[in-house]
Amino acid sequence: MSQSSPFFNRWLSQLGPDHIFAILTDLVDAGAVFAVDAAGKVIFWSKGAEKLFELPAEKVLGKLCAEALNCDKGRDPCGLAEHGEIKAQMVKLRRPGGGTLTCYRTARAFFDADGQFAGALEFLQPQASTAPGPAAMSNSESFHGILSRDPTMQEAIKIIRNVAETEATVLIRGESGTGKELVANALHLESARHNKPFMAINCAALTPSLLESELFGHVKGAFTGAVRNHAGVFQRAHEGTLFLDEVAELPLELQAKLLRVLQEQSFIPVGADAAITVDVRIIAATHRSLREEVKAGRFREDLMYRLRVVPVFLPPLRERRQDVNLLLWQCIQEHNQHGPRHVDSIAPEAMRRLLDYRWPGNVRELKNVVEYAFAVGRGNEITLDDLPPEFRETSAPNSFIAPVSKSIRQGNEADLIREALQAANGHMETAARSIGMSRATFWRKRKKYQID
Ligand SMILES: Nc1ncnc2c1ncn2[C@@H]1O[C@H](COP(=O)(O)OP(=O)(O)OP(=O)(O)O)[C@@H](O)[C@H]1O
Repeated sequence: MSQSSPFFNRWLSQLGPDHIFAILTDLVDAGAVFAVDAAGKVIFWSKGAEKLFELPAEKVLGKLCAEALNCDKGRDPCGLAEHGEIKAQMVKLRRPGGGTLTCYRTARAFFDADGQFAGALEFLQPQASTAPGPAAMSNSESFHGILSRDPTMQEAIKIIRNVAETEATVLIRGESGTGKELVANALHLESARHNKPFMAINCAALTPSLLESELFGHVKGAFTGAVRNHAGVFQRAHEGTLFLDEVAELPLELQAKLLRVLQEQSFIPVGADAAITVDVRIIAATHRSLREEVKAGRFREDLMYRLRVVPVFLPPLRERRQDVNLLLWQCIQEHNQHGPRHVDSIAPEAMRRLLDYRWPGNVRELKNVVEYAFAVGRGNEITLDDLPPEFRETSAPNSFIAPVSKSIRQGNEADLIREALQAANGHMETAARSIGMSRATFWRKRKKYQID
């Protein structure tokens, strides 16, 4: 919600909202701002729009938006009335003087008291300015390589910055590929231990005996094959940071040993008879809820409290769609810099699929998809054909967030919203996403059908 002082309304009425609106849109010089009425006819056309489209207002005002803008594939209906909100959608527009213009489209629809489409405000930004160079992104939006515009991620980054200076144990929770290791590394780099070792170990990747030996080390002759002394990650991370990934998978007997290190800063390597003292900061991560693991008897409660002194949550990529665009362009720029192919646009249909995808493998999967597109495709545009098969199949209900069907009748739609809310335990954002609606549309429809 925007903030304003109590004088804002008085100021607005003195100067006139139309005057303020025109000034405001002129300030967004690099992009086009325009408004359409309930019939889709253009009723406002900013100076930026005149410049960008090389079209004076008198040639556009009163015309249907799709006709005035010469949208590709005749985007009709453009989906705005249905979704209520469109964020950073890539569109190609044909300029009247020739040539195409790739823009990012951000739009918000308005609805009357009966829920009928009452017009919309749109902002079109030329592609070049939305796909900033790596330097621009690293300054403003990257924190030790973590890129995000999402408020929950920003909150996580804020916590990391604040706790980095302390010795507090941090527990990062997030699905696979959401950047848990990246965040752990950022914490280490921000801490006073930054010039000491950062060691990482995945507790789910090894058998219990190998894991014990990797964590705590072993002495020569401790078991068959132990031909020499081996220092574990705890010893190698001395004075630095140890990242324990998938800590919920740690076998119970090793949980006891870990607890001892956390309490006493010492442990006994496998087969040894003397304890080694270390100074290690622990950062742990899990994709599971440790509370649930404790309830199920698989995880020690005392260890959970030791580990989750500062909990940090990383949301999955499907819940931070604005990051998809940001991360895609970051990856594309990396490939542009290091390979022979140069990509400067993503075809609208490909972009739509990328934004609609559920990303079960999160950022790791997104990086792989860009790598695939660079390897398979040709030319300077990523098209639908350059994406892996799961993006090209239309019948992949589990991979895509279902778009709202136009044929949903009023009664069914109310049921759909009710069920989605129930399944999401009343969480609006999750419920809206699960049926492919924006939060605004979901809220409006919920009000319309009077669903509590
Ligand atoms: N916000 C982000 N910005 C840039 N790159 C990211 C971001 N999040 C993740 N990545 C990249 O995605 C890949 C996976 O990240 P990472 O290994 O940190 O995830 P993870 O949650 O630890 O996964 P897992 O639990 O499977 O080990 C890495 O290449 C990482 O650099």
